Formats: sequence, structure tokens, C-alpha cells
Amino acid sequence: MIQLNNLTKKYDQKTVVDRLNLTFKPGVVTGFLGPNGSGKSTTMKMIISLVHPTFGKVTVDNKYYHSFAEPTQKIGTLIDPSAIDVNLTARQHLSFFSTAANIDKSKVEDMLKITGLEKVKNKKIKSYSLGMKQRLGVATALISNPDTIILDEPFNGLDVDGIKWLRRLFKQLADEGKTVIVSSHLMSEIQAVANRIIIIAQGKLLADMTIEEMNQKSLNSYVYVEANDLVKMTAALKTNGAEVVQKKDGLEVRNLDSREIGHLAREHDIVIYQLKKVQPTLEELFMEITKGKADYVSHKNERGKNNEALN
Ligand SMILES: Nc1ncnc2c1ncn2[C@@H]1O[C@H](COP(=O)(O)OP(=O)(O)OP(=O)(O)O)[C@@H](O)[C@H]1O
Repeated sequence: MIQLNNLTKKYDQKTVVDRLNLTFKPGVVTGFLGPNGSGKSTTMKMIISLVHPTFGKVTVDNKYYHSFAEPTQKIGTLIDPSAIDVNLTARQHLSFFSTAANIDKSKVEDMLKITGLEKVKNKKIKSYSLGMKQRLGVATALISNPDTIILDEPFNGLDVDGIKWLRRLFKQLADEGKTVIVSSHLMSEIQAVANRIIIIAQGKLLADMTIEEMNQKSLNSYVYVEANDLVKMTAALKTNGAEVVQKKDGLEVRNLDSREIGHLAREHDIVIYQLKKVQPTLEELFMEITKGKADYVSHKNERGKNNEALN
């Protein structure tokens, strides 16, 4: 189990990770989300002792990561792909890694097969596409069969097949009882694989919830209604405490559920054409939660093009 207690990092005067208290448990895929520069990578690096906390602490099974005899057998990571020597082949890289980490060499061929790199295993890494490099990063993270896998932006550069493969892999790892922590900007991917979502911004924890809790959040969920008389329907809904937003062909209704709306329509002789519950996507929820809390935001100029600008 990984435990963060008041974990804090400051660079110069800037607090980039701010008193995080979190526990990561086995058997769960956690999506670790936040806008650019929100402190995700720094937090991940502190877990594996690559960055030293300014105060607070992070422990792995009640010990510091660096105090394990074979730390890579405890946590496998894909955090800094640039750390790989691109003049090596995938096979050489995994062989050197397994020697350094005291892992049985036979695992190298297994990992090359599992990650789909067998055909290119003897080619230099510098000739690989981004997706192939990501696959090698995943191979490096998994080769020691660690209890915990931490991956920073693992979906980057992967094709559809690669993304599907990674989704299956995460589920399989969690089913095996492993702790999986994944950061990504691809919200739909996180929504598809994660059981738990953590959102940080400016180093602070903003949300920590299961996917079920996210789906139940009333924040953005509503019932979409189309009916033969929207004016009458709106009046009936409002009298019964609903919040109603008029859309082109229907109504967005909050504070009443589909059943209540159905009964109301019947009482008022209204014919319903469509009644559907609309759940917020993770992306919508993320935008809502992090609104005004990103260091880097895009503004539209008059031509509708995005300009990167500092807050
Ligand atoms: N070694 C460093 N020295 C100074 N500032 C740093 C250092 N590493 C990170 N930072 C700053 O800390 C903040 C958090 O960076 P971090 O890389 O953890 O964010 P992130 O959430 O992973 O971002 P992204 O989604 O863009 O990868 C940023 O403002 C970054 O500039």
C-alpha cells in the first residue's frame, strides 16, 4: 500500500505539490488527473524517491521506496521515457535493466512478446515510433512483476490497438491484485479503465472518488426531455422544484428524476417523446472541477485559434 502524508514539494518559492494525503490500495486502477503543471509527475517521482519531498512523506508498505533492497521489484514505473538510452535495442535495454534489477533474464523475451515488440527487438530504440517507445516503457515497468505499476501518460502515441491492449492490461493487473496508478490527459481512456479518479490542480487535491461516485454526482447529470408541449412541461417541472434549461428541441432538467418527470407529464396530459438520463463525462467533470485552477490555459483569439497563455 502506498501512503502519502502531507506530501509537499516546493521549487524555489512555488509549492507544486501541496499537502497531499492519499492512499493507493491493491486491486484498483487509479486515474491521476490534473491540468498541465499541476504536480502529477512530481508526486509520482516522490513516490519512487526520484524527487525528495520538502515536507511530509510517502511510504510503500510502511517503508521508504529507496530503502527496499530491490525497489523496482516493488514498483514498476513509466515516468521518464527520455531516461532510456536510444542507442540500445529493446532487447539490450531490457537485458541491462533485468541485470541491474536482479531479475531473471528469461523475462526479457516474455516481455517483448507481451508488449508486441518481438519483431523490432533487435532494432535500435532511436528508430522506434513514440508508440513503440511507450510499449518498451510499459515492458520496463512490468518486467519485475511488481506489486505496483505507476505510468505517466502511457497512452501517448499508442494506436487504437495499443490503447485497447493497455486497457485490457490495466484491468488484468488490477484483477491480479496489483496497484495501478495512471496519469493521462485522455479522459475517455481513464474513464474506460479506472476504478478511482484523483484530480489535483496547483498541487492540491480537488477530487478523490470512485467511478460509481462520479457517475452519481449530480453536479452535471440531468434528464433530457422532449415532449409535445414544452411550455406546459416547463411550468409543471418548475412548480415541482425542477431546474429547467430550454434546449433546441427539448429540456435539460435537474432536481427531478425520470420517474418523477414521467408521472408529472401524465398528470398534465403531456406526451413524452424522449426521456433520457445524461451522465457527465469525466472530461466535463474535470473541466468543472478544475475551472480557474490551471496554471496554463488556452484562450481563443478572434480567429478562433488557441493561444497558450499564462494565468
Ligand atoms: N526540477 C524542477 N525545478 C523547478 N520546477 C519544477 C521542476 N519539476 C517540475 N517543476 C514545476 O512543478 C510544477 C509541476 O510540474 P509537474 O511536471 O509535476 O506537473 P504535471 O502535472 O505532471 O504536468 P503535465 O501534465 O504538464 O505533465 C510545474 O510548474 C513545473 O514547472
